[in-house]
Amino acid sequence: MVLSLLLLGTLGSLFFYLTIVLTRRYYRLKQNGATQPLLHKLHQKHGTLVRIGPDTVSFRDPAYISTVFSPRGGFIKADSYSSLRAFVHGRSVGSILDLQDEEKRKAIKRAIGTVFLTNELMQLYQLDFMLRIAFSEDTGCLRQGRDLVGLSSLTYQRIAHGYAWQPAPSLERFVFQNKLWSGWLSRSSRWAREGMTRVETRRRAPFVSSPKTTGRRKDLLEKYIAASEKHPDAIPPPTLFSITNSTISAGTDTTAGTVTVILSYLLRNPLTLSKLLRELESAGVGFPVLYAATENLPYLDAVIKEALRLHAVIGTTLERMVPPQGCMPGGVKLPGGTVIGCAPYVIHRDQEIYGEDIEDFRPERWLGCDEARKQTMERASLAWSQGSRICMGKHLAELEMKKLIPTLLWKFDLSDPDRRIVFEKRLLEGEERPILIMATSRR
Ligand code: HEM
Repeated sequence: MVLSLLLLGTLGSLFFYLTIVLTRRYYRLKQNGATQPLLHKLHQKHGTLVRIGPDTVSFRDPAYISTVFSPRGGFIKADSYSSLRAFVHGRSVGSILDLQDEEKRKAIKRAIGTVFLTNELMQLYQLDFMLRIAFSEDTGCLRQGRDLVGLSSLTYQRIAHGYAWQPAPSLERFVFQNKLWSGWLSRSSRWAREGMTRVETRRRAPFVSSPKTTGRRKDLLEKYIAASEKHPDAIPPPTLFSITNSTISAGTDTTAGTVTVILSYLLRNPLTLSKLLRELESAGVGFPVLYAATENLPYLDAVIKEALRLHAVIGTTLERMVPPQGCMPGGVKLPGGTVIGCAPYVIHRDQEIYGEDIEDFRPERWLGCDEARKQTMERASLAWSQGSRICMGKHLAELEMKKLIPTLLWKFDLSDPDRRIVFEKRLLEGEERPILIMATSRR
């Protein structure tokens, strides 16, 4: 009896899931692979509020961003984030990104302390790659030209899984995070197993700082383990396994993708490229590039902001749950429990905020405008999200980009007529994304 019920439940779930996936595929295909442009069109047609699910609303009102994303507004992360969770020993475990419980998230943040602060990472930065920063591993992926540790594909699978199931979080939990079968099998997701292996290996062979480093320099894994030992309530072992790998997931494709996007825009906009090169030259930026020299360069800042406006890394809607007392975006009463979200793709293309030429890559829009307009644009930007759930790695990512971009421009000639960009349609974002840029080495 129990078995037949289980079987029936599983078949029902599969059927339901297939329906959702096929419907999403249909709309993606209809929109030439893109869900976000479709949402953008819906907003253009119906205004600032569009109902996109039985209890889900997408908004495009910049004035409402501070309400929904405010640390004190009570809008917790929506259930849809739960499809990003890891499964450890048969238990569903949140990382940081998907945690709904604000107190737990704050406790983790307090426990890992200054791990993501630029100052802490300045010395570590020269190690260059996330794997080195996180695990002190010199895997040589770049030299070999492939992902030798498989983390990149694992990250892609995790995000693809999260996006695909975002509209049906309860179903996802029922199928993939169900204690009935997964708990009984004491299963752990591949994602969590990777984290466990890293933690266990490190415990067997504790971290030894290299002869070149000072004694206090530690990698992220070392800091996570120490934080977990010191604050076992905030970071119990399953959470430790989960956040270990999610650091790589949050920090790799995001920054790498943004740098590639920036380079491709520079290639296609020679005027922007020459302005940037002039700025770098007059700031005396040489090689190796020092962060101190590039930290406050207005044009470089504007180039990064403009690239993130057009290609925000998060290709989906940032969803939050309306608190019990309800809310009134644009005068419409939404009851507590409704999912309300704003998509970076949509808000970043609002002509009233960013001007009529929203599809053009024009870093100048961030410069030379009056302060009030600049603030409106900044407040509408969701590239790093806002409020208490703002990207924890923002400073690290900015630091990386502000060293890497000038370095690449110093090493390679992007104005070469033989330059090439290869684009690939990324299903996750539903957008074309540059994946390969070829330029001539000049040094
Ligand atoms: C260009 C690079 C990056 C961009 C554009 C970016 C963007 C974002 C955005 C939009 C969010 C919020 C997502 C949401 O609420 O759904 C986020 C969260 C997060 N990011 Fe980043 N990110 C970048 C790089 C990094 C790096 C390098 C790290 C760490 C090594 C990192 C760690 C995190 C973490 C831990 C969160 C979750 C914060 C929380 O929920 O409290 N990110 N990021």
